[in-house]
Amino acid sequence: MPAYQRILLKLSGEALMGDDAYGINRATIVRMVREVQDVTRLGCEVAVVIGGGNIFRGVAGGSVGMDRATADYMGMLATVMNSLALADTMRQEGMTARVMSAISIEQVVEPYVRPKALQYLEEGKVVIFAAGTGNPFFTTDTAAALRGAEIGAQIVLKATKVDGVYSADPHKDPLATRYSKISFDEAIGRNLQVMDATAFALCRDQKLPIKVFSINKPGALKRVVLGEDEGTLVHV
Ligand SMILES: Nc1ncnc2c1ncn2[C@@H]1O[C@H](COP(=O)(O)OP(=O)(O)O)[C@@H](O)[C@H]1O
Ligand SMILES: O=c1ccn([C@@H]2O[C@H](COP(=O)(O)OP(=O)(O)O)[C@@H](O)[C@H]2O)c(=O)[nH]1
Repeated sequence: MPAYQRILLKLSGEALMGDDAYGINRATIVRMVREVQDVTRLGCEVAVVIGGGNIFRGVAGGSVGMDRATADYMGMLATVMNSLALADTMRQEGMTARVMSAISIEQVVEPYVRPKALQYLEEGKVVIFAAGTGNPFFTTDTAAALRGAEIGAQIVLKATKVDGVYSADPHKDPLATRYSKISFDEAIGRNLQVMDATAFALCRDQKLPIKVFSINKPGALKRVVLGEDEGTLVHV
């Protein structure tokens, strides 16, 4: 029995690179999709927000000195590409996914319409929210918090490069220790950078818990959905 009936899964764009320098690594995206399929088989409704760092990193050199908002729109378009790749990989694996974009590019993907997204979820389809929030100066983590609240997800699952929230950035501080759970107030107060403060604040206000766990650990997503001890819970 899944511990959650409906989840919002935030997938790191950068994780899609696998060991490549940028772009989408085939084996990595297939592995991620199969992990999502495992939780849909438990009867859990899944909505996904994916980042764009893997593609944006490849063009970031060209964005130096660029207007911030313009660079952010490029980042949002990168998330659209990742969303299309993810949906197509899901199709190949026998799942049904729908991509909905926060910016209008109708010939490519349908626009985000909340009731339609809810309908897809009820039908057991995976909904992939593309283009973040549709606004510059935001992140896909904030898009995950926003869409998670909108669709009434019971939890936001942040699948990322680290296996939880640490007392400091574990990539920089070898002495950092991992929390098994931490309150929003503490995470924000300690300025922990694993998620941006806007995303934390939105989830705190909506009383929407977040679980941070490793995208690279096989079976971790399923363990999280089954309510097992995995990653870090950020709670009210
Ligand atoms: N206190 C912390 N606990 C865990 N990770 C942290 C912390 N502070 C900074 N980080 C960094 O945050 C990264 C995850 O956030 P982010 O770069 O937004 O990833 P994503 O690509 O999943 O959106 C981790 O790889 C880690 O290096
Ligand atoms: O609502 C949003 C979501 C994303 N972005 C842009 O899209 C990029 C890619 O998203 P993100 O960095 O969150 O992806 P990830 O770190 O997961 O790869 C961001 O850097 C922003 O430039 C944005 O402007 N508004």
